[in-house]
Amino acid sequence: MKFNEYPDQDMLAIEVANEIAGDLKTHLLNHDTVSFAVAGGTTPGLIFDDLCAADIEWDRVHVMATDERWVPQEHARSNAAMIRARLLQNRAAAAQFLPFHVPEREPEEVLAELESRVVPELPLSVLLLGMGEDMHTASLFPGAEGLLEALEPDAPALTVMRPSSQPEARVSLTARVLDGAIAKHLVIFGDAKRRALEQAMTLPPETAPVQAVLSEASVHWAP
Ligand SMILES: O=C1O[C@H](COP(=O)(O)O)[C@@H](O)[C@H](O)[C@H]1O
Repeated sequence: MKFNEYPDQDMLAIEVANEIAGDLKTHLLNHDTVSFAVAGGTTPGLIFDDLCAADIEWDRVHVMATDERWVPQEHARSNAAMIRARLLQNRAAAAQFLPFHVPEREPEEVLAELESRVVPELPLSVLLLGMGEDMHTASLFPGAEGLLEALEPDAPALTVMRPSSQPEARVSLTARVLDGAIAKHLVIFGDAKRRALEQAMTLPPETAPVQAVLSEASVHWAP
């Protein structure tokens, strides 16, 4: 794991957007398409604002969320809504997006269908992860039912999580899919998350799920 520290969030966003644009372009030199999995939540928005203007062949980029909250795409908590509003803009509007939420269905009912769309995109070419102060990443939450299975090396690519701390069900890429990404970035803001990450490195993945996906990752931190 390589730790990169920036003076502020804007500087971090510029640098990480540049790095990711480089990762995507490099992959496209030798492949027809590139798979790009991105965190939801609040952290990646600033990076997306810069990245969406990058001069990349976006029509060859396949974007998916690392995880989705099981709410309609027009809902304020939808990760897809944030990704559409902040990343799939400008030049990046040409990218292909794989949404996870299916209206009026339970996640378990459509999991196999969703997974069949994710598997051809593996291994992920580029991954941008976030992390909560509780050391969850994607929707791999400490203590959630099904977490241990989602951390297994032979787990399916996608899983349903129903963390008791969260107001909705989730679908999430599993640890082996996240950890298997070719280029991997974790972005965290603020002292509390920095401390949480330091603590995570001393804990088992079932307590600190982020720990399971950080091999050879670049971690980017700003206050
Ligand atoms: O619920 C989620 O949380 C994490 C962290 O979110 P943030 O708002 O603290 O950046 C996020 O990475 C994940 O995709 C999201 O579903």
